[in-house]
Amino acid sequence: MTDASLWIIDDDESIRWVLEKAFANSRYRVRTFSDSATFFSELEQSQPSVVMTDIRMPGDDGLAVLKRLQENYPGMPVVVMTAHSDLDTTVKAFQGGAFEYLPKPFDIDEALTTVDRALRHLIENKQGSQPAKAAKVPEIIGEAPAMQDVFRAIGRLSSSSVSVLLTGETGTGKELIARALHKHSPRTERPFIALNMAAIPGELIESELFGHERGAFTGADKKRMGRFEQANGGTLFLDEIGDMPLSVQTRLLRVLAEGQFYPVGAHQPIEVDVRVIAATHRSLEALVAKGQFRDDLYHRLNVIRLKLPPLRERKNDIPMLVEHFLESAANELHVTAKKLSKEAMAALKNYGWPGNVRQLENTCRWLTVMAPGQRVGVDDLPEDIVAKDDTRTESVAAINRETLDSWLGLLSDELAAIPDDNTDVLTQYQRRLEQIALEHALARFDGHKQKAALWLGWGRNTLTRKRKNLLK
Ligand SMILES: Nc1ncnc2c1ncn2[C@@H]1O[C@H](COP(=O)(O)OP(=O)(O)OP(=O)(O)O)[C@@H](O)[C@H]1O
Repeated sequence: MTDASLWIIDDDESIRWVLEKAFANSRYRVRTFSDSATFFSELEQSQPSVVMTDIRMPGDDGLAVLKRLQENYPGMPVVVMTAHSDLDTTVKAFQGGAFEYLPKPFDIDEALTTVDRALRHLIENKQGSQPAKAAKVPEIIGEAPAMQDVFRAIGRLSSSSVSVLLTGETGTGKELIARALHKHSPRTERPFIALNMAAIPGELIESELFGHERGAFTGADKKRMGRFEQANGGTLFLDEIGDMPLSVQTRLLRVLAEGQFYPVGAHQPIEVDVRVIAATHRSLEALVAKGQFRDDLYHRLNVIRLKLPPLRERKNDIPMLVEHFLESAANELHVTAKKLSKEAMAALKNYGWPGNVRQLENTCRWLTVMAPGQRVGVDDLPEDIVAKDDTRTESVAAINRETLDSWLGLLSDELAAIPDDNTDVLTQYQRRLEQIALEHALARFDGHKQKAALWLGWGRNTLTRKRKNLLK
């Protein structure tokens, strides 16, 4: 979609300025308005794809804008921005039909992804009225073995409706894979609905998922259909499932078991047939151990588990991804795609990509707009990517340290959750550690036991014995 437009209403000039800058190298044509009156008069001439509005403004406030848009342009997604503490306004904004609520101060990436989601939602809704065949999953790139495993799994699962749990760091493509699973499933003609638990205030998740009756709680002045019902016959993608409040987990479990639920305040159950695909970047096992995630729900969701590797573990995919993203950014902007010099490509491969594929995609957009020539050299790359030569190794080391720290952090969280009366902690962990190391070593050396034993620091007999004990 090359002609997406975003209109922003905010009386605060600095916010308008920041947002204009933030969206400058995105796919959106941005217009800003300091009040709703000018916005509405322009709206008679042409309509934007997505609207972002502040709540507190002189004249018509954001909620009034929302109401008027809902009445006159019901499909237009509206992102409402307001101060975080204002729960009341949040509830009202959602009930008024806001697509999303962006608590101020928000970071720019959050604003970008929210507007992207709003646009996607718009496209999906449009597709809802046409045959859903048009649902487009962008090309998924990945030659790394771990990605090939994921592709194979999509193929294998294509005739089934089992639950899938996608794990992986932020930006590794979990939503993309969820869409692909849906597209290649018998449900492809039915809706795909995505919901991010981390993006919705906890109090609103229940009504968002299950809907509510009119008058179900203060402020519920309209009946509202939940995402479960919207996804009926299709797929519901629950992103950041680890952030789902326990009370909602209980309800979700019941829907999965019984295939029906009661909207908030309703007396009649609604029957649904929904495939759930969940995603998380946190360790659900650790959350279960800490009592923050229901064990039974975990097992229900964890039927098939697909792990998306971080980009730094599949560096050889970087050139293909770069070419793909430079190409699509160029198409969006109607310019010729740029090419990277060998050195620039090497620098990109050398970088740790904490934001994974999403960060690489944004970098390619940035380069398309900002790099002066057709051929992008090392000097044209954003500064944080090209650490100067002497610090580059340091930055890679820092990333490894970060991964190790976060791994040790998770381990220590997990340990903290083990009750005092346990007497066998080390044995259990040692066993698991050895299991993982052994599986890894055998895979690494294609099952060659001598090499695996040497690498692990075990004798061959020890390896054979451990293999018998640990891997059966
Ligand atoms: N293998 C891939 N090939 C092409 N594009 C990809 C690939 N993986 C991710 N992307 C792109 O990167 C961006 C981020 O992917 P996505 O939103 O699916 O990540 P995510 O893991 O769901 O992130 P988060 O955990 O932050 O929600 C998207 O624009 C997606 O299209």
